[in-house]
Amino acid sequence: GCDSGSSKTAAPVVAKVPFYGAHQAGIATPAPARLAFATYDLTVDGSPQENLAALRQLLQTWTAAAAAMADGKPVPGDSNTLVAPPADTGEAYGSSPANLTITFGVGPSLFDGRFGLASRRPAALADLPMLPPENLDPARSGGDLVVQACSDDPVVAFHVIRNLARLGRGTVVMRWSQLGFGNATSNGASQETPRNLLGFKDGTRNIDGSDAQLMNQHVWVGDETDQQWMRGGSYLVARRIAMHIEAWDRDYLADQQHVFGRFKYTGAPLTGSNERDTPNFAAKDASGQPVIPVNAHIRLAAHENNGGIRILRRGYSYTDGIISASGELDAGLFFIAFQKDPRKQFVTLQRGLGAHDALNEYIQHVGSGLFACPPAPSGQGRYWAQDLVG
Ligand SMILES: C=CC1=C(C)c2cc3[nH]c(cc4nc(cc5[nH]c(cc1n2)c(C)c5CCC(=O)O)C(CCC(=O)O)=C4C)c(C)c3C=C
Ligand SMILES: [Fe+2]
Repeated sequence: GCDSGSSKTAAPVVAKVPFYGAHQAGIATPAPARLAFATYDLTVDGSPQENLAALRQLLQTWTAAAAAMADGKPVPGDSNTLVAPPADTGEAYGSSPANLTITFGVGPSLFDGRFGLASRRPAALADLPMLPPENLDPARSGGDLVVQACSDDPVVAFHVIRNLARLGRGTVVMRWSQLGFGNATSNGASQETPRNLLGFKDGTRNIDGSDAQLMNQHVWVGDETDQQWMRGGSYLVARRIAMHIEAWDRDYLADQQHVFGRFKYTGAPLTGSNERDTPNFAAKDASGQPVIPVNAHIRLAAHENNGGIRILRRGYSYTDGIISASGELDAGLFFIAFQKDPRKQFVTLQRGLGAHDALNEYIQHVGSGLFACPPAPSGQGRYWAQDLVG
């Protein structure tokens, strides 16, 4: 992102995040306030050679459009005529990209027989195993392709997933989509930790995307991969996690704090007084009980208690009206995490959380996706996943 810098200079802020480079934007880059996320399925039904050619064509078209949008320009290729629809749908004309990032990935289903790519599937892109107590809706899960668009302007973010769907007509259909929102203050100069819809600071002990050493250790795929087209990429796990907001809102403050192992207002661990204090998992209270309960979310999720495992979390809050059967709010966390190997990282953490987390009384995983996000195209003329399909 780009900061306004000195308050004395009146130059307008053009908040652009570079599209080309070593890694895709939208992983290590600061998270803007809005998310538009969509997965797409290919609809091609030719031979593997024909289908692969159609996929290659789609990725070339999509990459050119995404690079333009990230640069604050409309979808290219307008014929400038009154007797055809404009190339761009128009709702983001004249808007700043507002830190727009567009992150692309491919799902396990792309490596079935349709494209002849079965031998190019990385071992880490294995379908996620069942992770009880999940209750996944197939209509909110999976997809051949994914696009994560993040921007501080919700119109700009939605504009991306809409225009990519439109450019892909005849080749792809949108499978499911998700809008998300976060605190407007978390990406600006103040860098406040955002809060989730349960009212707790969320991200305190997250991996800092600007810490290259931690990113290389936990997030970016390195030489260890069995598929070189993924070197410099990362694996995205998405989970739509519904929250039972009404039950939570009736729960006593002390219990809410025990569920996470943190104080609600300051975000400090129950063994500390400042948000960034390191939790002391060994500390006991006067009656000999652990101060951070054995089933507290941060105890179960902490790298200290998981053999050093860490993930980069980049989730957004969501709300979609009410659940008609119960009259409860349909709201929660659209959890997104990036990592080197989901089998070792997300799956290991979620197995432990699914079995023991005190938070399970108030949440349910209802949607899921796993995607391999390759490195970014290195420059103009290169396109997404070129080393896979090119
Ligand atoms: C499998 C990974 C995780 C899922 C799923 C998950 C769901 C989930 N988390 C919160 C709220 C908080 N999580 C916090 C910390 C935290 N969570 C995970 C992993 C998953 N969370 C990790 C690895 C960590 C860091 C643990 C540590 O090292 O201490 C926190 C505390 C603040 C922070 O560090 O970010 C909160 C709050 C919700 C509401 C939720 C599902 C709806
Ligand atoms: Fe968490």
